[in-house]
Amino acid sequence: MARIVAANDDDSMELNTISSIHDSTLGQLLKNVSDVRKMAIGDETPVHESLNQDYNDGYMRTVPFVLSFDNLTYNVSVRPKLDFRNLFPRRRTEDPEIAQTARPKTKTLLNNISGETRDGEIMAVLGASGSGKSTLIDALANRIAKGSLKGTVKLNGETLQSRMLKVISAYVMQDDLLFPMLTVEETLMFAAEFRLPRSLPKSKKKLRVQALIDQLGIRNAAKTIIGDEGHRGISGGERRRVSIGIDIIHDPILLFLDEPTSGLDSTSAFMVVKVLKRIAQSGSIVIMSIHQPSHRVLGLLDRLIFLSRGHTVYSGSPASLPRFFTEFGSPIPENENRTEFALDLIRELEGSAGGTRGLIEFNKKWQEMKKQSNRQPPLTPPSSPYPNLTLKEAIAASISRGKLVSGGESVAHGGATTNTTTLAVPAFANPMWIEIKTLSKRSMLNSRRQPELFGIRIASVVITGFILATVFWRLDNSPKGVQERLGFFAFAMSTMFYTCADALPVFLQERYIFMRETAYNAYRRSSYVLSHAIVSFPSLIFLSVAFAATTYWAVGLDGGLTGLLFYCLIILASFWSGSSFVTFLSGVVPSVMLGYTIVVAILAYFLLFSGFFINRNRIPDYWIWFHYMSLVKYPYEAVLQNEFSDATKCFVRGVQIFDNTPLGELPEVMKLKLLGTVSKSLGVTISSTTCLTTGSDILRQQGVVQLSKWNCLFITVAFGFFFRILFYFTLLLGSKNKRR
Ligand SMILES: Nc1ncnc2c1ncn2[C@@H]1O[C@H](COP(=O)(O)OP(=O)(O)OP(=O)(O)O)[C@@H](O)[C@H]1O
Repeated sequence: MARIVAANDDDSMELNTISSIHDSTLGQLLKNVSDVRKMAIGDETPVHESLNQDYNDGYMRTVPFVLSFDNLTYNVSVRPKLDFRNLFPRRRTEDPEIAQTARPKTKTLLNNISGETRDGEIMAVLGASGSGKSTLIDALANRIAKGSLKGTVKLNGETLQSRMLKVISAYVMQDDLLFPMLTVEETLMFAAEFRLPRSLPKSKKKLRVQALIDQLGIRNAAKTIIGDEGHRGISGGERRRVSIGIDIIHDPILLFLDEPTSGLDSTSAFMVVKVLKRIAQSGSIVIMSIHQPSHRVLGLLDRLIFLSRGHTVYSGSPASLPRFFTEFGSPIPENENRTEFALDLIRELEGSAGGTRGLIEFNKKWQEMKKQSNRQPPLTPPSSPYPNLTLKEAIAASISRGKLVSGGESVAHGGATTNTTTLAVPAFANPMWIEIKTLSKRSMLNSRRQPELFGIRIASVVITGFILATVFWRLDNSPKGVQERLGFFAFAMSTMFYTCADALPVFLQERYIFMRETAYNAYRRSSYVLSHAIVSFPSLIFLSVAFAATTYWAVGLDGGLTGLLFYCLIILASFWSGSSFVTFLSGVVPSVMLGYTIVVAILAYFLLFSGFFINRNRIPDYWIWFHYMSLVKYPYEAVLQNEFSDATKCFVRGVQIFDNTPLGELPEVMKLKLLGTVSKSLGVTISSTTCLTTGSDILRQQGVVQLSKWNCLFITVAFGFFFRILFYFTLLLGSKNKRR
């Protein structure tokens, strides 16, 4: 029976017994937790020394991790304000004031920040708004592009490779990005399916989720949906804990959190930090930013870094704060919240003439003094049960003891002996097909819970079909009927594309969930693209059949059953390419409104150049490329061929009066006049005429001669695939998730 050591005696979040998974890596993880010593709050012992003590006491049974960072400096160049005077180069060089404004300025967001922390601890970054808290967390979590950040971040003295960091760490964003229609339990279960390896049986994944629900203290909300503005769901504090749960399901070694308590009441904030404390105690390093911790929250923190405009103004334990400020000359009054006092003082200094320079300098001296008084022992002490472990080996040993569940599979193959293990932590916990399956399942479940969305979509297609059916009711084969048929096809085919615009918000709403999940390798981007296509396809079939059924017979289209089948296929292909095109756009545009504007404009151009309004040979040469790019062109030509491919069918009848002038080429009014005149002058009634315009003549007149209908269908389908591939590349390039 395993029980996680509670941070406090009054801990109400009793942890479930998980004896059934005791034999697994997970069971070991939780077993190890009970062995981890709770560090005394306010212990000023440096990281290296506390490690020594752990080993010497024989107390530390988990593999130790030390994260250290040195001289982190991050500059950004701030673009100068737009000043029309800068446009004149001569003035710019002559006038020093203008020259000053024209030059790009460099802003230092982090200035030589150093520190270290170890597993079992929570390190909190504090400071006023804009002091650089999030930036420091980003720097530590490798969310700043390589060339831009100076300084080093090391784990156990070794620089972390980006690929490795992705596997062993998690980053919890400030916003709770969750699927609103899934319950807490389902949300965590999907996270388990993404992050835990296939080799772990489903029953054990379920146990992990249940243990996590208890660990997070959200048992009462387990069956409740997450909710959003339109649907009542769990509370803000519970959401926060679910967000954290998603990212710790695989039990990362490093956990970064950007203001996990922001927007929460003090009780919820305390609960969240208590959860984090437990995670740390299970052998993780927790680093988070926080605005103003309450007294109780402060009691759970081990190390603090106070920032002021990118500089460190205090680095140490909460317990040392009073001594630090007393020695600085601003003692903290009794009964005053230590961090509140410190933050107020920093703010006051920031507003004063000298700024925080004095405090920054004092902190440097203080750090020096601390270093001198605690001579640093080597990182891995000789008495360590894991002597000379490389970082990879330390991680492997940690995994074999239950941490980092997603890596367990490979390490199990490699053997758990820490000296010989060669770590091959896979970048992703699961093969691609599992990811696609899980993503599709989640997406379908979410859609099933919102049937109104599909209902609205099918209703809009059926209503459009119905309106078209009544307007173009039973068209005949007269020349007028031919004209109307052309109009119907052009309108119907472009409508297909317009109704696809509703695919736009799908990805835009999910984008940040996708970015959060892929940033730390929950699944591959390609899996997301494939599952997106797979999930959307069945609904496209429904829509195609509904539209074809409402219009085919009502309009009186030709071709019998095979004609109907092809009509259905080309509508489906149009929906496919249209939704792919819109999906691609959703990966490029930043907002739904802008997306709709672009979709409407581009589809209008597609229609303009489709060949309906203007024949291909009348389109200017410099626009002809747009004709071939037009998504409407191919389905339009395909349905025309489907309709007018019968060369024996006659659409215009008449008599040929003159040898060289077929009546069919004359305007309709002229034809009727001529026929009337001829029949009058002959004194006979013309009862039988020859066929002057067949279906193939119409196709020729419309310029539909280059491609067969099957080729048009093929190109339409291919366009769909092309845009899905483009969508993949936009995801690849657009979701790097790193600051420059
Ligand atoms: N790309 C950038 N260009 C210029 N300034 C930037 C850029 N990114 C961030 N900053 C500035 O850097 C400072 C630190 O930002 P950061 O988000 O780290 O602050 P913070 O302490 O987390 O603030 P908050 O508590 O409000 O979230 C802010 O003044 C911000 O405006």
